[in-house]
Order: sequence, then structure tokens, then C-alpha cells
Amino acid sequence: MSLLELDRVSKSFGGVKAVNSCAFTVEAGSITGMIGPNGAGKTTTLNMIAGELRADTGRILFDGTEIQRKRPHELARTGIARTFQLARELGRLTVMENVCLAPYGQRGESLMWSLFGGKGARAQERGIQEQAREVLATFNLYDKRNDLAASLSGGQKKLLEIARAVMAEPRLLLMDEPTAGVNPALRDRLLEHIRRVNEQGLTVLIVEHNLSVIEELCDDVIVMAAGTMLKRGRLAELRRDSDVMAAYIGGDNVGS
Ligand SMILES: Nc1ncnc2c1ncn2[C@@H]1O[C@H](COP(=O)(O)OP(=O)(O)OP(=O)(O)O)[C@@H](O)[C@H]1O
Repeated sequence: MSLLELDRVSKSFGGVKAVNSCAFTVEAGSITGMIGPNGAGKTTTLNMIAGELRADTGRILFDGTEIQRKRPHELARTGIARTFQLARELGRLTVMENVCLAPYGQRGESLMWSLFGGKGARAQERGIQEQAREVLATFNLYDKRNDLAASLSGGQKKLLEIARAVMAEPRLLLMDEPTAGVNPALRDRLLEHIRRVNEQGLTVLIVEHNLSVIEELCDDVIVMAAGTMLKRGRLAELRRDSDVMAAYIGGDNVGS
């Protein structure tokens, strides 16, 4: 069963057709990879699914419902989360504060209301703190809970990004280059965490240039080229595919 479906989705920037009648599905329970040369339209596609960009034409369906007109906070409520590089200002908050703040932004609730809004809000706040402690423990960040987020290593920041996304209990997690800037030791741990959240029922769509990451995580890989899906399948097959090789010429090396 597909959890996500793109139906002939297009997006232009001025004269540039970044995404051109792109169609694919993401199966529920999968870790689906998205690869392709620079400028193929991967990030634009992810941004449209997350609601940060609006498609010019076409439909995006999440669990059978059209979502192409929804905003990011509405999509978060619907069950779509995205990892974000830690914003500079969040670096000045502790790890715990970062994770506790995530649901407010993602569920579109007002932090001020929650902090000053009476009993119900305080109970909710306690619930969130409890959930945050669990999530931090899961991501091996509990011991770091009182450290400033800015003091974490690159890999720990990536774990925090996922922890923040998971706080909203999404059904689909969108990730753009989750291992960029992560050292090899932490990289393996990061992949384990992604696998684990997937085993717990979260469907994952990953854009990644590092093909060894795709190989380790994804059975199903979508190749984007010139704004649309060129091929999909297992990475080993795609590496032998002459159309895929041709699309990469002048771009990245699919053999790396
Ligand atoms: N905001 C924008 N304004 C103008 N052009 C854009 C914008 N965003 C993307 N583009 C163009 O759209 C095309 C697709 O870009 P996109 O970033 O989606 O590709 P990508 O596959 O993610 O590339 P990369 O692997 O290099 O990140 C490119 O030609 C890019 O220059």
C-alpha cells in the first residue's frame, strides 16, 4: 500500500522547470531512497511534499488525501515530518529545550499559551517533557540534555534533528542528506536509529548523495533526473542501468 503518491507534480522557478510532471509512490513501512545528479529536482520535490513549496500543477496524496495545498504545520499534524538542520538560534537552547519546543512548532500550538495558559497547558507541558526524556534516551542524547545544542558534534546534531522530528509522532519522515558532515563512527549509529524508527512503523523518504548510505538503508530507490523519476528499483540494479549511468554523466558518479 502506498502512503504517499505524487501524481504528475511540476514546479518551475522562473524559466527553470525544477520538477517536471514527476510521479511516484512511497510504500507504507519502507525506507525509500531518492538519488540523482545535482539539479535533478530532489530537494524541490521534498520541499513540495513537506509543504514548504507549493506545486504549480499535479497532486500529492498522503494516505489517499490530497495535501498539495497544505502548509507545513498542517502537514505536521497530518503526520509528515521533516528533519531540519539545526537553526543557529536553536543552538543557544539546551538539547532538552530543543526537543520540547519541537511539538509546539510542529503542531502549530502557541508556546506562550502553553507556558502561561493554566492547568491543562501545564499538564500538557509535563507530558511533553516526559516524552522528550524518552525520545532523548532512545537517541542516546539523554546525558546531553542540559548541554547547549550548539556544543554537540555534527553527528549528534543530526540525531537531535531526528529526535525533534520524531516528537510529533509522524507517519512519514522526510530526510535531506541525513549523514552529511557526520563522522563514520556516528554515521553507523545514525543509520541504526533510522532503521529502528522505521521498524517501529515510520515510513522514511531519504534524499542522499552518499550511495553507500542508500545501499545500507533502502531496498527501493527512486532515481530523479531532469525533474522527474527516471527509474526505480534496487541500487545494485540501478548501478548497471545504462539510462541511470547516462543521467549521471556530468553530474555525480553513481559508481562511488
Ligand atoms: N529557489 C529556487 N530558485 C530558482 N531555481 C531553483 C530554486 N530551487 C531550485 N532551483 C533550480 O531547480 C533545479 C532543481 O534543484 P533541486 O535543488 O531541487 O535539485 P537537487 O536534485 O536537490 O540538487 P542537489 O543534489 O544539487 O541538491 C536546479 O536547476 C536548481 O538550480
